This record gives sequence, C-alpha cells and structure tokens, in this order.
Amino acid sequence: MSEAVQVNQAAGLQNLFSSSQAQREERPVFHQAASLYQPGTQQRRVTRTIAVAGGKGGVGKTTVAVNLAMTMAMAGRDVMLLDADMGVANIDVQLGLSPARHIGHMLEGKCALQDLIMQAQNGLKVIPGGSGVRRLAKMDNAEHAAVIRSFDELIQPPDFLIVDTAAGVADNVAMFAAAADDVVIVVCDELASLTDAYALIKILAHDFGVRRFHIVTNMVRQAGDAKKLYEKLARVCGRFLDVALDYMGMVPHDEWLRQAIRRQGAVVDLWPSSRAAVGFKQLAGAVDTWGEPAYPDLGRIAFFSGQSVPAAGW
Ligand SMILES: Nc1ncnc2c1ncn2[C@@H]1O[C@H](COP(=O)(O)OP(=O)(O)OP(=O)(O)O)[C@@H](O)[C@H]1O
Repeated sequence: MSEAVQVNQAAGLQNLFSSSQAQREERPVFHQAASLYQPGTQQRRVTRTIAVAGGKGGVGKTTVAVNLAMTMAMAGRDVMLLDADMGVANIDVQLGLSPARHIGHMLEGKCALQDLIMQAQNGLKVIPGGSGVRRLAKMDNAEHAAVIRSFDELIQPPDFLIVDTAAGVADNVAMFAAAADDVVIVVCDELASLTDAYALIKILAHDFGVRRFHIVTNMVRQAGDAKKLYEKLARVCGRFLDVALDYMGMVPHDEWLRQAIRRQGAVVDLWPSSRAAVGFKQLAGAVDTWGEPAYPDLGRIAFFSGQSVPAAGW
C-alpha cells in the first residue's frame, strides 16, 4: 500500500457528502437511554481486539478509546488499552500514569511487552505508546507488525484489547485496524471528518479486506444530528464500497470531558452520570451485541493470532 494518503485532496470526495436529501431519522435521546451498562453474560476464552480509528485528528478517538475501555473495566471486564499513537501518545497523561518505558524499549529488546503494562483506575491495563520520541513516530511496517505479534507473548491475555490508533490513514493506522477483530470509526459533524473516515474505510476495505465497521458519532450537539451523520457516511459507503456499517452509538458534546482530562481521569469514572458517560455506557453495551468476530484470513497479521480460535458457545 502507498504512503499516507492526502485524503482531503482526493478529487470529488467532499462532494460525496454534499447531498441534501432529507433522511428519515430515528432520534437518539440523550437521557432516555441512561440505563447503566451491564456486561453480557457470555463467557469469553479469547481476547477480542477493538481498534478505534477515525482518519481525521481531533475527532475524539482517544476519548472514545479511553472511556470505552474504562466503562468495560468498571463493569468487571479484563480490559487492556494500547496507545498506538506512537511517538505522540497521550493516554498515559490522560490517566495520570508515568511510564518509565515504552514500545521503543521493547523493539530494542530492552524489555518485553509484559513489562510495559501499567495499571490505571478500576483495573484497566494500559500499554503506553511513548511520547516525544521521534523514532517511534517513524516506525516502519515491520516494526508495527512486531508490535502486533508481541501480543502473542502476553502471559495473561485480557478479555478485550482496545487499540487507540493515530490520526490519518497511513500504513500504521491501517495495520493496527486490520489486525483487530473489530474496527470502530469515530466521526464528528465536520466535512473533513466524514471524508477522512470514508477514505480510511475505503483503504481498509480495498487493501486489507476489512468489511465491517462500527460507527460512533462524537461531539454531537443535538440529539437528532447523531444518526443523520451516521446515515450520511453509510449512504456514501453503501454506494461506493462493499462494506457493512452499523451505528454503534453517539457521545454528546460535553464539557465534563475536558474537565476529566484536566483531572487526569476518565469521565465515566469521575462523573458517571454526565451526558458523555451515558453515551460511553451505551457504546460499551453495543459491544455485547456484536456477536462473533469474523476471522477473515488465517494468514493475516493479527493481535493474539496464536489464540484466534473462537470458543464454542459464543
Ligand atoms: N464528546 C466530546 N465533548 C467535548 N469535547 C470532546 C468530546 N470528545 C472529545 N473531546 C475533546 O476534543 C479534543 C480531541 O479529542 P481526542 O484527543 O480524543 O481526539 P483524537 O481524535 O484522539 O485526536 P488525535 O488524532 O489528535 O490524537 C480533546 O480535547 C477532547 O477532550
């Protein structure tokens, strides 16, 4: 696959989303679905990996990854969060952690992946991506593959691995997303967010064979906008790509999220009744409805490839 694609320059891409066709819309309601997230009762024997991506920077990938992971950890799930925004990683800062080592040390053979695991609140495990290290931002595909494969060596694989990917549609983002069982795409109500999300979905579908995408609409200001945004993306993908999209849920614009970052915690933990926290609980609830992950290609580079056999009874 080519180097990073300049998605905003892609001819005609923006026009794809300019249709003003009125869409019938089910209105998600901020407060009505405030029921607490209860994890499903299904027993899991293998790790399910969920990559959170979005294409455009600043749409809330990290926010979604952190709060989804924390919600599931608070519900008693064994969850690990990988900060794959290598070189400019910030999940450790957001959760008040001070890692002494990062992925770069592992790649240099100075430690194992196991040694990088940090404990955040509620038992959430975090693998920091390292920040301010140029070498990490310039990792090549072989190194990304080595990081993905290193998960096979974990002594105690978690129930869920959530991967926060970098912005853009470069190979590293695509590799991490394609190595996961599920891909969550975060979009917000900006044309560039929709065009970049479309470009990422296209690359993942064409070059990596990913067919299923779970869409999260973030920073939603009016309840009705959430599904409209999803439908815009679904309409264009349905017209031009052979992919299946589903609406995972939405997170309202909520100032408590910024407060949570200042307090170096997750909003779902600090303010569990905030509007954003309610949205994250719905997202976590959606994960339980996904059913079996697809295992498309035994030859692919995948997280936990050594154990990717679905347990009977899922
Ligand atoms: N629902 C929301 N309401 C209010 N602010 C939000 C919301 N989601 C994210 N933000 C804020 O938007 C900013 C960008 O979010 P975040 O860092 O999660 O985006 P990102 O997509 O991971 O960015 P990058 O690609 O640069 O890493 C942060 O300041 C975050 O607090």
